[in-house]
Amino acid sequence: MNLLQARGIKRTYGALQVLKGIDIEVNSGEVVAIVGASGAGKSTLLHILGTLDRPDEGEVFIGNTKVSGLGDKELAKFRNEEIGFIFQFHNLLAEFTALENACMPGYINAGLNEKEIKRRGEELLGLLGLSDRMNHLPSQLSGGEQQRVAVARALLNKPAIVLADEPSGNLDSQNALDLHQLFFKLRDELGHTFIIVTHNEDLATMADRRLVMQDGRMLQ
Ligand SMILES: Nc1ncnc2c1ncn2[C@@H]1O[C@H](COP(=O)(O)OP(=O)(O)OP(=O)(O)O)[C@@H](O)[C@H]1O
Repeated sequence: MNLLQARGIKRTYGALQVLKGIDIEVNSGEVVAIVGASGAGKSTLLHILGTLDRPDEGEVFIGNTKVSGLGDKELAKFRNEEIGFIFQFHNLLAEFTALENACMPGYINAGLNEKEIKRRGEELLGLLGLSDRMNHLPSQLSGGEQQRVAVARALLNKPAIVLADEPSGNLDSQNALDLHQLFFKLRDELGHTFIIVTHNEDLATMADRRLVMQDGRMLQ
């Protein structure tokens, strides 16, 4: 089933045309990797797909929603509930525990009560191998553990799609491999859909599809 569809995406910064007409379709349950040289426009595209930025031209559909048709308030709600983000730097809040960090998106989701939020947070952290780290602060966790908390946070609202920008860019090779395997486990066990921008060729090779961007265009 077609979950995300973007057509004719163009984005210019000043005189620089960063995206020159991108088309992309992602099916539900797919893990898609986007690779390409630095400056090719990968992060810019991911931000547009994630509704963090608007294209100059083109349309993005997620599920049945045309995201350009949403106003700012509706868009913020849609983004919180339907899109999970994982970045290179996890941005966990230092004064909150792993569980509290993982639960954070739940507290701005009107459809969830406190008990359900906590239940989901504990379940996800358990699935990610962090059962015995739930009450630790980020500073008491390893880099790989911190990134897994960020993954739990991204999944808390059961988003339709998870977008990751260099998720393992800050991890050593073993932690990177563990994280990559987790993405596939989350797809297999929970049915999640991922679009992952990466320079890691091992991850790109493991993905269902490896899309290559070059100079603002998708090569295949
Ligand atoms: N907000 C902005 N204002 C001006 N230029 C920008 C902005 N964001 C990105 N760019 C430029 O757009 C181009 C593409 O950037 P982008 O971050 O999308 O590339 P990338 O393929 O993700 O690169 P990398 O692999 O290094 O992260 C670069 O030349 C960058 O300098």
